[in-house]
Amino acid sequence: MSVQVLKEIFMKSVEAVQPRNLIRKQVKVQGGHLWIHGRSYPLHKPCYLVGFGKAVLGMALELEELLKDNLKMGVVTVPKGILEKFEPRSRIKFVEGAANNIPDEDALAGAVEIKGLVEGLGRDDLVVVVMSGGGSALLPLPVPPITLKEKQDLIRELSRKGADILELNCVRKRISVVKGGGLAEAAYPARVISLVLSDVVGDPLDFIASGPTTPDSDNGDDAVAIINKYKCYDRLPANIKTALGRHKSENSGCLPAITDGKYENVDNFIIGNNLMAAEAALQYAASFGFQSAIISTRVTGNVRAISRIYADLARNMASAICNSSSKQAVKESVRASTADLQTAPDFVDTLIDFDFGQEICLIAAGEPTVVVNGSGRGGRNQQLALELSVRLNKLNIKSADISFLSAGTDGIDGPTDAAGAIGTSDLVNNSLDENIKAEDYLNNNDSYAFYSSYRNGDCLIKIGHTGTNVMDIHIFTFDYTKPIPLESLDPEFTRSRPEPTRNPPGAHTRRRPGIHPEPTQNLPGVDPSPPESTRSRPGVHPEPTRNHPDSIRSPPGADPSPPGVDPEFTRSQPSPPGIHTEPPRSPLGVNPEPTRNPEPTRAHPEPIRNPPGAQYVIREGIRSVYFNFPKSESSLRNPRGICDYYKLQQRMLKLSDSSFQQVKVLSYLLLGQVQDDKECLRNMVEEFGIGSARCF
Ligand SMILES: Nc1ncnc2c1ncn2[C@@H]1O[C@H](COP(=O)(O)OP(=O)(O)OP(=O)(O)O)[C@@H](O)[C@H]1O
Ligand SMILES: O=C(O)[C@H](O)CO
Repeated sequence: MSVQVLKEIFMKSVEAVQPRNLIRKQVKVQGGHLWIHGRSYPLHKPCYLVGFGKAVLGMALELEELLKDNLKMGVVTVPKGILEKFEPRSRIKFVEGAANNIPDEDALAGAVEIKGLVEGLGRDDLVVVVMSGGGSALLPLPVPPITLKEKQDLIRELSRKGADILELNCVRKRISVVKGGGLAEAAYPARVISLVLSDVVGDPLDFIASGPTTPDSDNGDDAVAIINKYKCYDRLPANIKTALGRHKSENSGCLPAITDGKYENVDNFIIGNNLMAAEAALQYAASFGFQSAIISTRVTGNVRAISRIYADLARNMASAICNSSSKQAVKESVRASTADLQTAPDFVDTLIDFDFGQEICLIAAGEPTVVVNGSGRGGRNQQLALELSVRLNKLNIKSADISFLSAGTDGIDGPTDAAGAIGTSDLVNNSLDENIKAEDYLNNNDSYAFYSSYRNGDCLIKIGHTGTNVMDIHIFTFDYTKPIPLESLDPEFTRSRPEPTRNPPGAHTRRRPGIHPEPTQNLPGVDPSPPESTRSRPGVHPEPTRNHPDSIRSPPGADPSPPGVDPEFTRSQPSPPGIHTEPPRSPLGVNPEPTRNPEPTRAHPEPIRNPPGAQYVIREGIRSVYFNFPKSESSLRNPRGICDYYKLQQRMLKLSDSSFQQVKVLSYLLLGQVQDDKECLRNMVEEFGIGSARCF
């Protein structure tokens, strides 16, 4: 699977939760009122805006545009480095802080300003609060006399020991002035409207950014239990122990008492979450022709456990394709092994209905954790991609191309400059060719260093801050349709093919694609002699995928061609356009029967005809790829059409990036002045030094 396609699917999910779009769709200013989800708030005097989080810059700017002069002033804390990229011109004061998601003095200064702004407002004032993931680090205000460093150390230690976000924020709320409802209390009696982009599984308002505008229900016991669980209590500074021991409702001089009345003036709205991102990825994958489904949007737990579950899923799917009679058993195993993922209701049934001989794309979303014992650099996404690759390698499912992208929608994975990484079933072996031992890096939590070297960093996803944050997205592509060698266009070979069959020797591809002739060690029950298949060509989506209201979707009327491809072109070509990855039917229109003996009979003089319409064949290793160009020049004049056409080719042909370059160059040449200059074509191919191309 091309790295590019996975990255594109991921980018679609990020795009779907861009804060500006979310605000534009859900918030309106009309008739002197601010409207949100059908509720209206009078704007009889200019309002205030405060915010904190990785995704609030876009939210704040969009609100400023909507509110115009109805906005008096604002203070918003954003991650360090983000302003350089977006360069906002605004009357809102943006404070950058919390590099690498660690609270710092700058974020602290921002938090003090935010608290100062909302304190002292009156009953007829309106404060709009925008918050998102990363808000906890960007709104640090430790309960005095706890120092920022003391708080930081505790949270960092809990995080390194594997505490999840609910646990971390439970503790944060107890030692912060503004978290756990503190901000709403400070703003009382002003009207507070909170617009929240959720980065916590299940969208619990009191945990997102540590819930500054929702009451904290913990009386302190939970926080202490969590600190004990990770064996951090004994070494805690006295300041923290004292704050933890104090009930929040006790007047500490800075922690406001919780009285329900103070929350009557507060309305919280979730304006975006990871389901929106996962659905966008799903739709885009379906538009590429993948059978697609959402596994879960509630993935939590340790990366090690998650990678085991995902590897089991791959193993079960491989068993299903190799032994179709065991679907029921496979269904039960998938159900049992994915139970901890809190799968979407129809996931297992839908998956089992898929044609495993066609490409499948599965999407998951959530936020696993990593126990960091090593001294390396990485993040949970890179760790997961690497760990799963190691597991897939051990499974040794040779007939499958499995790729897996794991990335944070905020664009930043742990203390690195990457959003995540891509793992594959052949990564371990490929990396050994580069003298890189994946397992060593994995064990040292050094996934970033691994991915930076492997393939010159091609499998790292580096996109910088995205301006949004709805946790992590996982995208699997399973392709059990791995092409098997085609020799039919070898000139020697074509000359000597026996006439009676008229079939290219590659006709054995009509056996069920992707099946390894021998059962792999770790796949019990795999039938070594795979069944015959009448399936359609790999990668072409034959039937619509089933629709499920919240989890399983293929877009209505989804076209297997990607958006932007000239419809005229796609209609006028066999599907996929202009591409043959398997031998075509014989020129006489006879559907070739499987050829058991691929050895050509050299004595026979009759050549096999070339695939109808094929102009070129590209050799990639032992594989031949038939290839031609769209007839309609108009489709190629449209830059978007060209771009999508190439992407489709790369995916359909399963070309390596370098061969894909070759295809591109050939196409440009064809379109340019040298259409008939075959020597030039050959030179180009030689220059690329990969396989060979042949003009028919
Ligand atoms: N070397 C490492 N290898 C793997 N994971 C690591 C490493 N160092 C830190 N991590 C993990 O990175 C995670 C922190 O990542 P990050 O800073 O992106 O936080 P986040 O949870 O996404 O932030 P927020 O929830 O506030 O948006 C923790 O789960 C931590 O265990
Ligand atoms: O900031 C935080 O607390 C986390 O990102 C969860 O919202």
